[in-house]
Amino acid sequence: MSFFPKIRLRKEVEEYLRSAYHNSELLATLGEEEAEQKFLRLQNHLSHPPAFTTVRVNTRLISVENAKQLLSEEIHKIRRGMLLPNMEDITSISAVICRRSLKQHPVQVIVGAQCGNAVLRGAHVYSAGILSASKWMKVGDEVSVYSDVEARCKRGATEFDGTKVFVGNGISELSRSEIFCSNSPIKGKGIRMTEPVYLSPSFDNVLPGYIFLQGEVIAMDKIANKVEKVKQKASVLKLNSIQAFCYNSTKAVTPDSGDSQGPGPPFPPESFDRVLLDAPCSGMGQRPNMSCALSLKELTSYQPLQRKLFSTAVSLLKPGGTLVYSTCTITLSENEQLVAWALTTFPCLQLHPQDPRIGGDGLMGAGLSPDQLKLLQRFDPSLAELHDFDINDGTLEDQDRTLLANTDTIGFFIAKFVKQG
Ligand SMILES: C[S@@+](CC[C@H](N)C(=O)[O-])C[C@H]1O[C@@H](n2cnc3c(N)ncnc32)[C@H](O)[C@@H]1O
Repeated sequence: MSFFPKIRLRKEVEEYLRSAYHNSELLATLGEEEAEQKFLRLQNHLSHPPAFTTVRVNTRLISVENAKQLLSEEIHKIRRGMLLPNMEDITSISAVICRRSLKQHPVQVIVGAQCGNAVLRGAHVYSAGILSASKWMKVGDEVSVYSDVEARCKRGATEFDGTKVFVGNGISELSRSEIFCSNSPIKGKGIRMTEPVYLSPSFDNVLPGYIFLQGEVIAMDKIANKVEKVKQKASVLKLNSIQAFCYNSTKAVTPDSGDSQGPGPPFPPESFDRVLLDAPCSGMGQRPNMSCALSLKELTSYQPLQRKLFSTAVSLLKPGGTLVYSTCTITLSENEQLVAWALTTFPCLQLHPQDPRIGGDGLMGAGLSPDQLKLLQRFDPSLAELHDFDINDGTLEDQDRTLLANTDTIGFFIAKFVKQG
């Protein structure tokens, strides 16, 4: 069931994605109608948030069971929530699903689409995200918040008649004039969300040190800010073994196999046992995403960079080492086609099975064999039903909750290679 309009894409991007979902291999297996249905479902699912939020537990400091207990107490403080059974070091927290019957207030706030998406994942509204507020809005007002999915609303407008999607109710912490008529840019929370349409708990500052949202080791990133964050996080988590460097990873291999200059990059070839390439990508699997402004040129710009980074990763890997390539996108070109290219370009690489295997097979269309497709994990958000019931109302058995958590995810992709000795 679809509550929000399907993701809004530029025509050229929609056609590009559609053609990937109508590739000859898929059409031969599914037929025209089913292929189109699959593509439509995907567009619908992308504009909705996934059912669960998964966090990694720092098992050096706390067991998953204990973290779950503490988390459950924290969530109880915030709002009613439910936890899923554990895996080795992660646990998942469900979003309480779509409360479409919420009463809407006369005082309206319009926020940018990014901000609206964040609200659906548990965020409050920060003043920078507010585009428009009713004329009479004052501190303490109950307000209804809408997402400007078509990016049409003018900053400071008092009314907005364009397409807007209701994302929930909250209390204003700033008046309209404080937001739009201050001399200096105003920062901080603008609306405290009390009734978001999707109840996704936010984990900002919840159990710091014990749990964290995805990403365990990052060796290099070219953005200094990200590297700083990794260092801070590693220090909070007391993980002394993580070293983060601000570096262009396409240049991370020393030109000859001599010693490297110091502890940081560039590194000699074949000096890593394992490499995780969590590649920069078009991010088309992120959910919820009601409107995507990427042009086709931007969407297709990632493949060359991904190939460069992949080539570097292969050079850095020791024979017998493991290379994991991942993206958070749903395009064929950044996923299965990258894998097909890698297997042809680097005969030393073999695809390997992944454990745990939760996602579905790779998408047909890149010339990979059915056996190869089975070694990939594609998390395809359109595989789950969109649900209009409260996940915590007791009707779902544990196994159904687990199935939902494993399928109603953001769209992402994982391939695991081993370099032959
Ligand atoms: C999908 S994100 C990785 C996210 C990371 N795993 C985390 O949890 O924060 C891809 C990252 O690649 C970085 N990046 C893009 N081009 C790069 C390059 N040439 N060298 C190093 N990092 C690069 C981007 O700055 C971005 O942070």
